[in-house]
Amino acid sequence: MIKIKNLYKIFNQNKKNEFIALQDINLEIKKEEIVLLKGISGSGKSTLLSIISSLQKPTSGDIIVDNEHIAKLPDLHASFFRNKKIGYVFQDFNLISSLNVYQNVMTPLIVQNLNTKQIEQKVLKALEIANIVHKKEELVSNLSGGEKQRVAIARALVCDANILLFDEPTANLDKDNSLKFLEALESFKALGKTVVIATHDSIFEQSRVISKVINMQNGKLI
Ligand SMILES: Nc1ncnc2c1ncn2[C@@H]1O[C@H](COP(=O)(O)OP(=O)(O)OP(=O)(O)O)[C@@H](O)[C@H]1O
Repeated sequence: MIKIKNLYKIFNQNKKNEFIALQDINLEIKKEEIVLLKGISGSGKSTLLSIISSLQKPTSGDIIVDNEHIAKLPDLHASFFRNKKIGYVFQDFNLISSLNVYQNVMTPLIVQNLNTKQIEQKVLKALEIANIVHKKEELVSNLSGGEKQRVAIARALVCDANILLFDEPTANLDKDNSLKFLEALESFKALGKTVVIATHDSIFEQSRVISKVINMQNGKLI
């Protein structure tokens, strides 16, 4: 469960260029819900996702993920929390193009104390779920946009995180690959994942698995 209470994010606070990106956000996302976070560009969706993932800290307010208060976690604890709980798929996928698919997917496992066999089992399982196992030895730079997204999904799944966050997952995809992403959502549902998708793509209206739509405007929920 993700609980957000009176959350604010103010950039450049008390400076001339102060900007309130998130304002008094109160929100609850239950376990296994698949939630759309909608709003035009600049409404604060990415900022909210990055705070949920503990990549950024809020200016004030509380955020509780599975009973853990993460707003003020020191950086090292925040990265352990992220590794264990959160799978984050960035809009531009953030893959390392000089590495192959397998190597990219195994990167989150490096900090875990696992042997080669355990790593292989986890990577292959994630590649299979994301439907990209057939490209495991290919360099990421040779993949199509849809394939890169599937690698990013596999990397998000490899630590078995229960919460998956997607930032504009269809922004770099054509129609066919966007529809394939809707199918992938059904498999996340079957796996019991909690999913938050920041988007302004109307294609998600076709999905049967969305349990809630949250609308944002100018940093506020509407
Ligand atoms: N580090 C920062 N410093 C100052 N302002 C920032 C910073 N990061 C984000 N902002 C501002 O906060 C607002 C919200 O940005 P955010 O990226 O969360 O929007 P978004 O809804 O995800 O937009 P998009 O759909 O274009 O990704 C924007 O006006 C942005 O310029």
